[in-house]
Amino acid sequence: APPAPRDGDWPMATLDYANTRYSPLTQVDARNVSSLKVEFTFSTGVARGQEAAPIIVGDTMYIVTPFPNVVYALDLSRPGAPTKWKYESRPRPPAQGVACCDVVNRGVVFWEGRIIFNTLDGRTIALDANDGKRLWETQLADINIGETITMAPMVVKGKVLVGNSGGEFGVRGWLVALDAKTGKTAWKAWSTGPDSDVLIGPAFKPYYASERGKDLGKTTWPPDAWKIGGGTVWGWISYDPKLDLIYYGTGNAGPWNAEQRPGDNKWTAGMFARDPDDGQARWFYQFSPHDLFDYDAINESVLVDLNINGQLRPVIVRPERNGYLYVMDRATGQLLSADAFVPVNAIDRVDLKTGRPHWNTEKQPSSGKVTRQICPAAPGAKDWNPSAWSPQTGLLYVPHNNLCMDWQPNEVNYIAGTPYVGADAVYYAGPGGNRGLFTAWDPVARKAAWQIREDLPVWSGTLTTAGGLVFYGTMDGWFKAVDARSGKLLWQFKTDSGIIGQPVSYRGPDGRQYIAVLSGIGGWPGAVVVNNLDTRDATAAAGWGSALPDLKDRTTAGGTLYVFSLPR
Ligand SMILES: O=C(O)c1cc(C(=O)O)c2c(n1)C(=O)C(=O)c1cc(C(=O)O)[nH]c1-2
Repeated sequence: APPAPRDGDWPMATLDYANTRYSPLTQVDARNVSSLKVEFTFSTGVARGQEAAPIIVGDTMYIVTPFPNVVYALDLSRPGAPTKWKYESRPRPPAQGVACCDVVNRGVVFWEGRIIFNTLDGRTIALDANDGKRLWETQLADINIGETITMAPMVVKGKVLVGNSGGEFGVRGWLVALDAKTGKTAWKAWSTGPDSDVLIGPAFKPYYASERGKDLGKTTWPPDAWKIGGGTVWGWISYDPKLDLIYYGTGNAGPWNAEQRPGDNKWTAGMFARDPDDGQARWFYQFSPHDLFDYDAINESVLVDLNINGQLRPVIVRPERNGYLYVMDRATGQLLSADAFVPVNAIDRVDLKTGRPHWNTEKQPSSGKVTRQICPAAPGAKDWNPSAWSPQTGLLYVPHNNLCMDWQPNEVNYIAGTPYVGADAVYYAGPGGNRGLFTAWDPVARKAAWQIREDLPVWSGTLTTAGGLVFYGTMDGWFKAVDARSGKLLWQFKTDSGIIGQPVSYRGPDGRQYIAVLSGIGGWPGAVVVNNLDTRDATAAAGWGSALPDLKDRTTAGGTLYVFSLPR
């Protein structure tokens, strides 16, 4: 059974299986949001990137810290929300050395009285939500070959879905389903390799011809390159109960130097639809075949039904790292539209007949040569930080980047457990000079309804509410509420550090609406702050030095939960 939370709970990072992040609560609205005040705060005790969504079920809020992945249960029924219990998962310290992009964790999930989460050193743990006692623990990833886990698990039909990280370490991606009651593995689907490993069988019917054929996870690679080819599964999962399909994306092909892996490099940088019971693939679509620029395809798939050319269709709306916003039929994987939502020159266009993107030959990288002004940059038009969908406005609210880059591939050798990257990159602001954007996208009209220019890349998640509001944060610590229809700024509050977390809303035990967000700079761009990198090196943090020379002056490390409400 689905978690069946109360209306007003927030039981998983995505809120719901459709990944809407749309709170039905209406107490806080456009007229009164300007009087929002801090109700309470809580220090996570860890001054690293805070990416987790606070999870709320009944009287309790659950949060997980970055490494060392401590889970806190806060009692919302008492003033100041004191700690009810805490669980120290004690991940092995060397895990920090093989995490590509800070030591982050994107959240726990609540399922039938359990709190389930992943640790940086590759374990999935289930706790009793009442007392924090451990129920089971399963070791999944191996830090010795560069695997970590940062994603928030999702539970579908009693199975915990967990994927690995490590695409920059020559890891081979996978998604695992664990029995939520016992922690035992039910199935494992690799992202590369022979069909039997990828769980491709007779039910696999991709829409486009280039995704059909035997063992493409092997034959679209040089011999053995698929074994170290990336395609990690560190982002978001969706589930459609009617079609009974899960959807998730695969990370970039490795190494970044694409000359070392001629071919489409399946099944990286694309998305799978699978049967949650046995993991068998139903379809796949590759957003960035033969990925040239670290265009992981792990972003959120938002499941909505839209009226397209007079027909109500079950679609996926998906703002992709490669700069295109895709609308796809989620039953078949057919593309309905694909439009650039930032200035893009790496890919000229997406052919809706073949499904193939046309890589711009002028931006074709080659070893030892610098190719300049490639848009979007490797962190993409949009990274992992999730959008929100409002059924009231029919708009997708997308927090994202406006970055271009210079890129030079270099030959790289694989040594297990060490970085396997093979390109030097330098990022900088795209056209207009602003590094960030917040876009309200209309997927039917296929254009932006409104857009906010932000100086810094927008690396926080998004919340939208039935009160007609949209919330997001900035890397210099502002937490903002804007009007869902116009984008007009209605309220903002300066937190103690940069915000890269996921805002949520819930109804407290007292019946009032609350808005919660974790503040604490970090993640990939924030590494320049939390690791105190010298930004005179343009390639610091794999290219962020040049893009964020000012970030250390504009924010400092932190780790604080903020909870807001209207005055009593
Ligand atoms: O390929 C991978 O396995 C992998 C993992 C992660 C991660 O686990 O955080 C990131 C990325 N790639 C990545 O490409 C990326 O841009 C990124 C940003 C962040 C972050 O937390 O800010 N993580 C990751």
